[in-house]
Amino acid sequence: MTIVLTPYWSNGVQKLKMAPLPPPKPAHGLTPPMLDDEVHAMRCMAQLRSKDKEIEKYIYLSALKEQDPHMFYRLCLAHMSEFTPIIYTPTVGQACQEYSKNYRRPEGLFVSIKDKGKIRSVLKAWPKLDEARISVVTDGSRILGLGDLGINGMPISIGKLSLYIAGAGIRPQSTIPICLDLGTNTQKYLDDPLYLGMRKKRVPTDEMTAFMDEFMYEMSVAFPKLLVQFEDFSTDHAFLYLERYRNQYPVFNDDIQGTGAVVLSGFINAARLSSAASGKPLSSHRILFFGAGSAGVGVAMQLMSFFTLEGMSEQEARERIWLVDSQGLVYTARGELAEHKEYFARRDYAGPPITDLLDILDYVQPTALMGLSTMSGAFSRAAIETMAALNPLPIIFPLSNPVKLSECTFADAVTYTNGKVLFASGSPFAEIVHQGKTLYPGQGNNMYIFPGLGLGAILARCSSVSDSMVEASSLGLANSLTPSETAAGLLYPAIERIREISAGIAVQVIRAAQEAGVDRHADLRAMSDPELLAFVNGKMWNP
Ligand SMILES: NC(=O)C1=CN([C@@H]2O[C@H](COP(=O)(O)OP(=O)(O)OC[C@H]3O[C@@H](n4cnc5c(N)ncnc54)[C@H](O)[C@@H]3O)[C@@H](O)[C@H]2O)C=CC1
Ligand SMILES: CC(=O)C(=O)O
Ligand SMILES: [Mg+2]
Repeated sequence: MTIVLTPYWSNGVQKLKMAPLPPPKPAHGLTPPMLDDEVHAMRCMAQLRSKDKEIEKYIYLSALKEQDPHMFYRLCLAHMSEFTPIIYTPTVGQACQEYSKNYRRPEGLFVSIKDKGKIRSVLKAWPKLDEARISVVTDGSRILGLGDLGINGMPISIGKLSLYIAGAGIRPQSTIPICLDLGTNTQKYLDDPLYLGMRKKRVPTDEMTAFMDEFMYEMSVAFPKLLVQFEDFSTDHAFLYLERYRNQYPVFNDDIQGTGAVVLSGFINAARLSSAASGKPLSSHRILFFGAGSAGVGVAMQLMSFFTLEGMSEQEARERIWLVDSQGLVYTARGELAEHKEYFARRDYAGPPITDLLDILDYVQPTALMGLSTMSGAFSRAAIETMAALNPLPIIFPLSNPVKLSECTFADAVTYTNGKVLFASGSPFAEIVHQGKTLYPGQGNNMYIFPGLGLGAILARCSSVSDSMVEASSLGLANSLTPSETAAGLLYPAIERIREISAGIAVQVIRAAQEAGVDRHADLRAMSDPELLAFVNGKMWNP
C-alpha cells in the first residue's frame, strides 16, 4: 500500500474553523431530552477518567475543547490539578512526540521557511485578526527536555494557550498557537512518512534570522495588539531572538524569563524556611545550577535579584551562583564558553575541570541545588544525602520536564533527606506520607507565571516587556500564598487558585509596566490598587 501524504504547506494554510463561543443551542429534537449541564459535566469527567492511557485522555480533552469549549474550560478550572498533567506537562510532551501520528485537525498557525517573502498572507489566514492578543510561538527545536521535535512542537503552543485561557481568563478567540517550520535535525522525523513538517534539516542561523525578522514584523502589522511568547527555542536562538526583539515588540521568552520568575518565587519562600532552620542569613545562600541552558541561565539571572533585594551588589550576588554544564563546573579558565554562560563563569577557580556532581557539591557546598539539565535521575541518592549533610533543610529543585527527565523524584528527595527537604519539580509529583505526615511537592513550573504576566502585559497594552515586569510577576507569585499555605510549608500556592493568583500578578505587572513607562493604557494609571484588581478581574473571560 502506498500512503500518499500531502504536506500541510503544499496546499497553503488550511482555514481554521473556530468554535463559536458560546456554541449555538441545537434545535429542539437534536439533543437527548435529559441533557442537563450539571449531569453532562459529570459525564465528561467520567468519560475522561475511563481512559487508561494519558495520551487518550489528552485526545479526549482536545476533542472536548473543540466541540464544547465552555465545558472544557469549566472542567479545567474546577479540576486544575487533574487537567494540567494532561493538557500540559508531562502528557503534552507525548502529544508533541506523537503529533504527526495523532493529527486530526488544524488548531493553530504554521509558518514555514518556504513562506519567507509572503508571511503576511499566511498570517492573514487567521480567522480573528482583530481579536488576537497573545501568541505562543515555538520552532519546535527544544520541546520540554525532549529535543528537536520540529513541527511536532505545535501542542506545546496549544497547551500553554489553554492555560492562558483557563488560568488568566484570556478570551479563547484572542489566542494564536504558532509553530514555525524551519526543518528538524531529528532523523527519525525526517524518515517518518507521517511527519507533517518539511523534510529538511534546520536552516542555518542567518537564514533563520532573516525569516524571524520578517515574521516578527508581519506579526506586528497583522496583529497590532499582540503579545508574543517565545517557547522552547533551542538555547542559542532563545537568547538571540529575545535580545533582538525585546525592545522592538511586546515579546518575552517563557523558558528564560517565565522560568526565572517562577523559580525566584519558590526560592524566596524556600530560602526563608531554609534560613530559619539553619539560623544563617538569607544572603548566605549558595545556589548550584545543574544545567546551564536557556532555563538554567534564565533562572540564575532572575535569582540575582533575590540577593540584590537583600542589599547585595551585583558582583556579590553573582558570586552566590555556580553553573554546571555537561563538561562540569563552568569557570573561565576552562576554555571558550558559550556566550550565555560567560557571565556566571567562576573566576575564583582555575584548577582541573570538576565533572562529578559529588565533587562539585563538595567544592561549592550549596544550600540549593537546581536541576535544569534534562538528565533523568542525575540527583543520585549520594547527591541528595550530601545536600542533607550540608544543610538542615536543603533546597532541591529538579526542574527538568517532562516528569521522566526529572533529576530526581519527590520520593527520592524525601527518603534520602528523611523528609527534611524543600522540594519543587518542573512536572507534577504526588504527595507522600512520610512518618505519618503528608508532604506536598511544589511545582516550580512557569505555568504559574505566564498567564498573569501575559494578562498584565496585554491589559497595560505594553510596548515591550521590561525586566521589572518579570520580577514583579515573581514577587506577586511569592506573596500570593494564603496563611494556611504558608503554615503548611508550601513553596507555591494551590494551582486551583490560579485565577486569583493571575489577577494579583497582573496588577503587579501593570504597575511595573507603568513605572518602566512601557504601558500604553494610560487610564489604568489613575486607578487605585483595588480598582485595578477589579478592572483585571472584570476583563477575565469566564466559561
Ligand atoms: N520547570 C520549568 O518551568 C521549566 C523547565 N525547563 C526544563 O529545563 C530543561 C532544560 O532546558 P534548556 O535550558 O532550554 O535546555 P538546554 O538543552 O539548552 O540545557 C541543558 C543544559 O544541561 C546541561 N547538561 C546536559 N547534560 C548534562 C550532564 N550530564 N551534566 C551536567 N549538565 C548537563 C547542558 O550542558 C545544558 O547546559 C528542560 O528539561 C526543560 O523542560 C525549561 C523551562 C521551564
Ligand atoms: C515548562 C517549560 O516551559 C519547559 O519545560 O520548557
Ligand atoms: Mg518551555
